[in-house]
Amino acid sequence: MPEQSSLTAQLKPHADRMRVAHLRDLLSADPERFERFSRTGCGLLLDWSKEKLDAVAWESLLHLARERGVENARDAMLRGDLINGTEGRAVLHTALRGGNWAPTQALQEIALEKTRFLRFADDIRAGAIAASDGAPFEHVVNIGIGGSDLGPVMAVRALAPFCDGPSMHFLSNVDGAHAIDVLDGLDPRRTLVLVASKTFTTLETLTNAQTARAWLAETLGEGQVGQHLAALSTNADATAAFGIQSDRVFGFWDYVGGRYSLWSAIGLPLALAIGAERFEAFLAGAHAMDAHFADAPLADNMPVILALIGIWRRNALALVGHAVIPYEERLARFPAYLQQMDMESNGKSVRMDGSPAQDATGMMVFGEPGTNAQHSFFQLCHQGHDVVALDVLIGRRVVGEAVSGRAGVHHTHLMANALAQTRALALGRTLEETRAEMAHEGIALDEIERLAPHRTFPGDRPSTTIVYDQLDPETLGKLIALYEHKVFVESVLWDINAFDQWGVELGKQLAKQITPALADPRLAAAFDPSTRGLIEALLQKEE
Ligand SMILES: O=P(O)(O)OC[C@H]1O[C@](O)(CO)[C@@H](O)[C@@H]1O
Repeated sequence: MPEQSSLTAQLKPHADRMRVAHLRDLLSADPERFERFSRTGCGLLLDWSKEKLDAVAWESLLHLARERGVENARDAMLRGDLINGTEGRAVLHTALRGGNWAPTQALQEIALEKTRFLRFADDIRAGAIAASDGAPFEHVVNIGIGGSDLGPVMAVRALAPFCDGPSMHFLSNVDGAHAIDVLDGLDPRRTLVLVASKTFTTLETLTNAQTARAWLAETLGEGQVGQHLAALSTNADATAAFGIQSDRVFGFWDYVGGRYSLWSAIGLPLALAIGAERFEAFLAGAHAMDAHFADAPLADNMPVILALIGIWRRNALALVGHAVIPYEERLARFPAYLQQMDMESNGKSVRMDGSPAQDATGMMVFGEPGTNAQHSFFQLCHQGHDVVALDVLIGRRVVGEAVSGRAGVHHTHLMANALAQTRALALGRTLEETRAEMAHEGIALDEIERLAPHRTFPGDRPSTTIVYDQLDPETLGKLIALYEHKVFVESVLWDINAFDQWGVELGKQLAKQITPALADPRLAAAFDPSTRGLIEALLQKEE
């Protein structure tokens, strides 16, 4: 069978047509554009009317999704087929939040383990499981990295108004400064340490876990340490070897990828912070999005729509930058969380069969909350050489906003700024408009001529806006699941495996080879001249 042409080739006629169309004109030519390019579902509004495409281009994207088997791939994932081909694994993070698509055995083991870790969370919160001196725990330190850190960090911050359990602390970096900064000032007698690692082999986590263990033992004595430790892992042998009692080990399975594991025992820090009931609401939110993803027709299916926008940006417009801007301070770590989810999943260049990918894949995901981002990298977004596509997230309300009786004041500014930025990015301001505005301000003609080019905005820069009601556990679950499925659908269209991460292995291997050379510099002779030179520079004694 002849090979299908690439997405890029199939989209080219539409890309060519759109290249000469300015977003300003697309918006002014079609009063129905918002209705045409927005959908509500699952309590969210998705508006892509400021993406640089037209109805014909959109139809062709939907056609690609149908033609390339997005629905079959989705069903295969949900029912637990071994879609992670390079690791021979199923992908069942959706089963962690309910649903009856998955194999019964998986659903049963998930339910049992969830009961265990949620009971543990509530017992700690209630003081029924106490510290070695019998008093309640006041602090929890979660030690993990990547998928065993970013999700809990992000979610605990996002749901701050719902956090009424022990205070949460997160230790991830192997940099000893992180351990010092997190542990210093905490009382080991009041602190529970969670060691979170799917594999329980990760250098950073094991190094920090040993340090935290020693820190506990110094004050509590070796015999009491066990009561201050728990582990979240799929590797029961390694947690036992580390000395963690089996009733304090909360497991999950190889069908849960690290960056998709927040819904499993890896979510224990969140459950400790907000309690089992709210954690269930978080799972229910994600499940609602799963059900929408499973059932909604492609044209109304929000994760599919978001993925098609991603394909359009990457393969039709050849964009590389993808900024995620939550206008919600509590989502400050959401961009970093998505960064791993998206870039570790779709940062691949070979197809499922090992042949080179036909299309450019993956985008550089970054972001900060608005309005702060406006005062840092938005200059480049508005006037820089390269176009960055934006996802803007904003709630209708902020949970608990009432600072000194000024409820609503902050939020009105927040909403106005979010809308102003995407409007400015799309419409821009022409040279003529700039000149006219400067003249109106009474600026002298020669100054206008000198400064107008600097004050002109090209516009034509795409964005998608996601509106939710308020950032509660259910909404957070929906937002995360929305992006998880978006990333998956993109991977289906690119024919890459979103669920492995071989690209992180080489650096880990080389670090193991370099470590001995930092103790014995003679071993550096084996390395390239650059690495050798840097080893010598790092080992230099202070002048
Ligand atoms: O949970 P673990 O096994 O310690 O792994 C941590 C992280 O390391 C990675 O394997 C990449 O380095 C991620 O995929 C994972 O989330």
